[in-house]
Amino acid sequence: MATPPKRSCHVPASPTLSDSFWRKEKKISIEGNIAAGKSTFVRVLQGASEDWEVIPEPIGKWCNVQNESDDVSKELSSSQKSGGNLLQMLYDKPSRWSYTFQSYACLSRVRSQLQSPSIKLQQSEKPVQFYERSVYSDRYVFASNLFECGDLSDTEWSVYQDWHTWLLKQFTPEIHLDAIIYLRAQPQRCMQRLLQRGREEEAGLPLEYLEQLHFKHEAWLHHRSLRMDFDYLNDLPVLTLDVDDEFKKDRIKQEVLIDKVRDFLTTL
Ligand SMILES: Nc1ncnc2c1ncn2[C@@H]1O[C@H](COP(=O)(O)OP(=O)(O)OP(=O)(O)O)[C@@H](O)[C@H]1O
Ligand SMILES: Nc1nc(=O)c2ncn([C@H]3C[C@H](O)[C@@H](CO)O3)c2[nH]1
Repeated sequence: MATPPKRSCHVPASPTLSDSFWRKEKKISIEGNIAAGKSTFVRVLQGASEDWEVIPEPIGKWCNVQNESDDVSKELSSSQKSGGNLLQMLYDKPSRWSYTFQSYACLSRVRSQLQSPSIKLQQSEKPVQFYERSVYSDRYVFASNLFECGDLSDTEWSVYQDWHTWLLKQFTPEIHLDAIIYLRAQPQRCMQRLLQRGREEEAGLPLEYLEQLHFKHEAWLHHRSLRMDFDYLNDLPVLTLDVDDEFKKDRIKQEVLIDKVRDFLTTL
């Protein structure tokens, strides 16, 4: 008996947007270690062009998980609705919360990677959406590191990888990136910035954790030696920007970085 054709489960991000918009729009992920300066850098990008839109990392959702969708929750007060601070729970007890955190982080990233562009971007000639991290760093940097540290069990890591591959394949090509910008900073520099920023949840993070994440970013984006389940990622263009230097208050250094991004975009 002939095998019936596979039914496509994918849902277009926005059926009302024209094909030509999706063809010309570029999706770029900004990757880098904790406190390397991604949010700072995307703020600079946001102000640099009308054609550029930034999708921030949904950290607010992780620090204040909400029970919004079930019927019972309508009757609850806002404190009862709170599902807690998952980032804090992860850092306090990684062996208990890593799987939950990675599942939720990935779900919220899929949602933001599928987000429709603003009206302004839809009218742009050269639209670009920049994402703060991606569903790929979720797996190949963070989850993979937690598995190597023993905070995800063999079973949790297998289950995570199985649904991650399956889920992302349902959203091909909408979720595909066109390129990555890697903000490269030494772990010691990231630690210095992390301490200076003073986010409460991160207070006890050791330098060793930042070193492990640095090693993962380097293998993925510098040496390009990671084996990945998504073939297209192996050939994805990567722009590496050294961000060890102070650029936050230096307009000239910011312009240099923006020019590098503009040049990179012309090659895509
Ligand atoms: N180039 C820079 N020079 C000096 N300070 C910087 C620079 N980049 C970022 N900072 C400072 O370092 C701290 C961390 O930066 P930021 O929040 O942008 O990091 P991030 O990469 O977005 O962090 P996370 O991984 O947690 O999302 C902030 O206090 C920021 O002001
Ligand atoms: N475990 C883990 N998996 C992720 O996918 C992930 N993405 C971000 N983070 C942590 C880093 C910062 O503390 C904080 C803000 O970036 O959240 C993550 N942690």
